Amino acid sequence: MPKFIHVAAAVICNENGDILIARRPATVDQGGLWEFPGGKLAPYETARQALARELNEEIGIQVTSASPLIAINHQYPEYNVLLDVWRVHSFDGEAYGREGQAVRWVKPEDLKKYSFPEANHSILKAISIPDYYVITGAAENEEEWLLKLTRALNAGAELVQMRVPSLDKNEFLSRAKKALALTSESGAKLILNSAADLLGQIDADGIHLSSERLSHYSQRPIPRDKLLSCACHNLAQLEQAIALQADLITLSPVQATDSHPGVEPMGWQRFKELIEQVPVPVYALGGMGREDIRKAKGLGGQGVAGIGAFWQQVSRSGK
Ligand SMILES: Nc1nc2c([nH]c(=O)n2[C@@H]2O[C@H](COP(=O)(O)OP(=O)(O)OP(=O)(O)O)[C@@H](O)[C@H]2O)c(=O)[nH]1
Ligand SMILES: [Mg+2]
Repeated sequence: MPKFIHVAAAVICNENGDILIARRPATVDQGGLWEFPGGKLAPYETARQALARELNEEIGIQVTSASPLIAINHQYPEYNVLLDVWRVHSFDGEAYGREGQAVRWVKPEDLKKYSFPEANHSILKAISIPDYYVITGAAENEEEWLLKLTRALNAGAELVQMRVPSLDKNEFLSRAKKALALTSESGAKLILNSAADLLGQIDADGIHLSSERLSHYSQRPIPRDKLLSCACHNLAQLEQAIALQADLITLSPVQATDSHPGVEPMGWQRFKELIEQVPVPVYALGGMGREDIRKAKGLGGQGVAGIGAFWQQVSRSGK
């Protein structure tokens, strides 16, 4: 049996939104690579306790507020690691390399310039996406749909799933091009709810596979630098999404929702149990509002997804 280690690590943000990374000494395992500060749990310690101790020992700060970000199981040749990654929202003290290691505050978009251990791939993906995932909803026609999208972007949407099941492939592609112009201009990411091969015709940020489509693929259908979003409703689909190397997942229905009347919601407790071992950011979907973001994150989710508040009814005159 390979050795197993349980590690708590921290994504620490300062008031500018920069993130702290540290360089592992050349002489240790994974030496020379950058990492998120943290370390192994001592016996009888919870991950949260280990986080507080390690951050004090390694970078001299005292954590005052943190919530789980993602848990990653990863197999290295010599050992298996469970990385319990937390987001640290506030702390006391000034961070410095207390063990002599280099530390650096980095803009989230610059993290890709640094080399991290292999297991960190999912952490970097989780940091690059927001806590609210907007799914486009109903509109009378294309003009109104684009107006609603513009409003959602103006209201701060950063990740948008284009879902318009009524359009055929050509209509969808033509509208997606207009949507991409709008999302690119506002710095948001556009994910297309369509078959994966559409990315060959438009340079959107990723593809969302419905749970039905998800079952038809046996390997990841899009390149690694694009976002693969998957819809899941149960454990088997979560496993399938992980096998396809999904970058984000929507898990639904967490609460009762008007769009799927009569479908039994799983509830928050089941949501938590299902995502505990999922090494991919998971958004709660189904009856969600912005007020649920905190709850979802507190349970280890990435945030919430929905049509909801971002896709308000607007009249054609724009009022
Ligand atoms: N802290 C941290 N560990 C990581 C990251 N990514 C990653 O794969 N790991 C793995 O988790 C292990 C954590 O070990 P560590 O060296 O930080 O443990 P530690 O602070 O308790 O050090 P010690 O063994 O000297 O007491 C590393 O060997 C590495 O394999 C990361 O971003 N941060
Ligand atoms: Mg450490």
